[in-house]
Amino acid sequence: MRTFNFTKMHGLGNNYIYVNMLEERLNEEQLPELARKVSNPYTGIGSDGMILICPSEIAPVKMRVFNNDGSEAKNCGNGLRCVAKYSYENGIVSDTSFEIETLGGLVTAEITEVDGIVKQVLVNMGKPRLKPSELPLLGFEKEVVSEPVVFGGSRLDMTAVSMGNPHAVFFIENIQDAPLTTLGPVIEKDPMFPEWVNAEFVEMVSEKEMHFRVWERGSGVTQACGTGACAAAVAAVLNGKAHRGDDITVHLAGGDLIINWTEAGDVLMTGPAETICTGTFFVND
Ligand SMILES: N[C@@H](CCC[C@H](N)C(=O)O)C(=O)O
Repeated sequence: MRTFNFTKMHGLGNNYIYVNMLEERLNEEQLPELARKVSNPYTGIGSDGMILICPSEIAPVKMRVFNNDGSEAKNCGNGLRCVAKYSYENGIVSDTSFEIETLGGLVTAEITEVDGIVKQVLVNMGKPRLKPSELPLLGFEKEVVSEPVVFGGSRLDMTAVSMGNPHAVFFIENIQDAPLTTLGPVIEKDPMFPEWVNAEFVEMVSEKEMHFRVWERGSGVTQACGTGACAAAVAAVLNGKAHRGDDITVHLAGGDLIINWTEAGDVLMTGPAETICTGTFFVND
């Protein structure tokens, strides 16, 4: 029987099975199925998906992300903080600041450690991409900021942001009313998003604070989404609800992230990363 070693980690409750591809060999064609298998809470380990920590030719390490439905995503904010923690604590990197390659581009991570244990990670996520073609999003030519769109019979004002992966952000009055499980899956697979989309609902508390809930593409409701929190902060600035250069506290179901869309144009994300357990997975074919 085939086996491989894994580490389960989470960023604010957004949990993935991490596999060190510098030590393990997994068959490329079987990755989507493996992601579904490990994620299954009854017959697998249980997770929001699977993340591979891979060798890179352009950075010390590369991250590949699979959602729990087996689809591959180009970026994952909570995953990046966990990959940074794993890489530092397992000697893949020795500097406290280093680059990570993603399918959505290169990012820089800066870790804060205490006695060799990484507590916080600041990731420079790069510049948000706002052209509809960059999500991709059909039917719009220019950037989409508070455009009225009908989903499942409900009219919502949508702001579209790519952080390497696609996000549709909606501002609502009360986060308790976020139509996560009703409209989330409808928005996710609307034909205007040929590669589907992550849907985020946001209640502004002040210009520097927001509540946030997410329906993730390929995984459904999760406790947190780092790229989604970045997209929400960018959307708040684009809608005149927050300011460039300010730290914005994003309250997610699993805890807080600090996001700053700097004057220079990059989006900075700061938050924790935690290890849950390690183990050996038995692949039952
Ligand atoms: N949880 C992630 C995002 C994971 C990928 C996403 N579901 C997608 O398909 O784009 C995060 O923390 O950013």
